[in-house]
Amino acid sequence: MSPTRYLHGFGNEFESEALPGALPMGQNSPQRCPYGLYAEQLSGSAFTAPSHLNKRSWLYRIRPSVLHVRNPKDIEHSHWKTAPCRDGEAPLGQLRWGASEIPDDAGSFIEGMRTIVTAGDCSLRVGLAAHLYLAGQSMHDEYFYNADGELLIVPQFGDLRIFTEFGLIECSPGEICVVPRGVKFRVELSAGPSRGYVCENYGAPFTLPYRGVIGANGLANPRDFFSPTAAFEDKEKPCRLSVKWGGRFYRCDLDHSPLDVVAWHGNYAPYKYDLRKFCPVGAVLFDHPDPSIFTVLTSPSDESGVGNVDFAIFPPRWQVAEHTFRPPWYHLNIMSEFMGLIYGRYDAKPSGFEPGGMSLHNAMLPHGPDAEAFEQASEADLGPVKIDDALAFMFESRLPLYPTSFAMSLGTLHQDYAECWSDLRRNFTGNGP
Ligand SMILES: O=C(O)Cc1cc(O)ccc1O
Ligand SMILES: [Fe+2]
Repeated sequence: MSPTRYLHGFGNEFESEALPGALPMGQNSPQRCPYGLYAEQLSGSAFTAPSHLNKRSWLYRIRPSVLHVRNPKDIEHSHWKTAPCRDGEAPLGQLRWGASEIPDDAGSFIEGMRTIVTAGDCSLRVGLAAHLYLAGQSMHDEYFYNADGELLIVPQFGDLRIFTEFGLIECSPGEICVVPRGVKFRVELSAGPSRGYVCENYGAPFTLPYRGVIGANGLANPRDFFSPTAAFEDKEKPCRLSVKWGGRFYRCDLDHSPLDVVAWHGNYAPYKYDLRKFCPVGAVLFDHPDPSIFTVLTSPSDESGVGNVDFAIFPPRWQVAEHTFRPPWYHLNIMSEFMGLIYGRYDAKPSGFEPGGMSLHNAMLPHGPDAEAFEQASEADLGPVKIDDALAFMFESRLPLYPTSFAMSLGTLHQDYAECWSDLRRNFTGNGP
């Protein structure tokens, strides 16, 4: 099998054709398209959006999408929730979950979606949902698209082959994939049962953060983002397309595959990124910097500089700060923090936070290193130390994140999470007044 080919760059004006000459030259909408294809525009922004925010692609396909989205019938998805959703009675406090097992009877990537938190309002195009996926079956003649938001997929266990209208993306733990709103796809599990996290972003599409004084290079570099090359299925057999729209699910029965795009061009396309290519900057003399220095992607909100959701990672890096408590400080944050661990150990929680697990530190709820991490870091020898082979991430939002009833009923919920701080002793050495 030849290696999957990709187009390199972030948000470029790409073009790709699976058959020679399939892409019309010099215009988008010729009277007759090559090979008898239909031309279709997929708009990810308003036609009138300023040019740096304008996103659309032209798809040249065997049938137009009006023949895919036909006679939609209501279907249920009992575990994929949409904001606003307040079905979970969460007590006030920090929450943490261990890793969930993938059940033996787990369904597809779509069926296996389990919403953990929601924020904002999908109809207002504000907020997000964070999901866990527990998948056991490949999607062969089943397809899906989401009108409610884009999907940032963060595999934690198992490899995914994501067949999209734009072509194939292969995505393994350590990598991420973003499927834009409205893009049809199916997911095969190439290494068996799979688990991971998904951020469903209802707001502005993810983009690279401004680097400010860091300059023109570093963090996630644009050339390390890969979009697929055109590939199509010419499949005339019963298929099923499910659609998520306005928090509800619909099913369309088709007699062909909707992944029938033979050529495409434009700047609105799925992409993948290997998080191990992230080029971190950090404290080179003293103190612990704000974690925003590790932002990979941001979905901006209307509030200047404040993310609807930021996707940040805690990548392998050298720690060299002098006379410094090196793990995260104790803090309360107006932003809300949902975290996951892809592999390794997280320095603020060396034991309790396990790969595949999750934590939720909501707006203005205090958190920070557990007692074990505090003791270690207060005594540690401050030579250069490498945090190696560890990869945690955070979905951080300006909005409060509401856990679902499913999340609150998970057997993996740590009932005693807050106990991780109870051994923080009074160390005060001063005298009373
Ligand atoms: O709470 C956390 O573990 C995430 C986090 C990490 C960090 O280095 C600084 C602030 C922060 O919220
Ligand atoms: Fe935090």
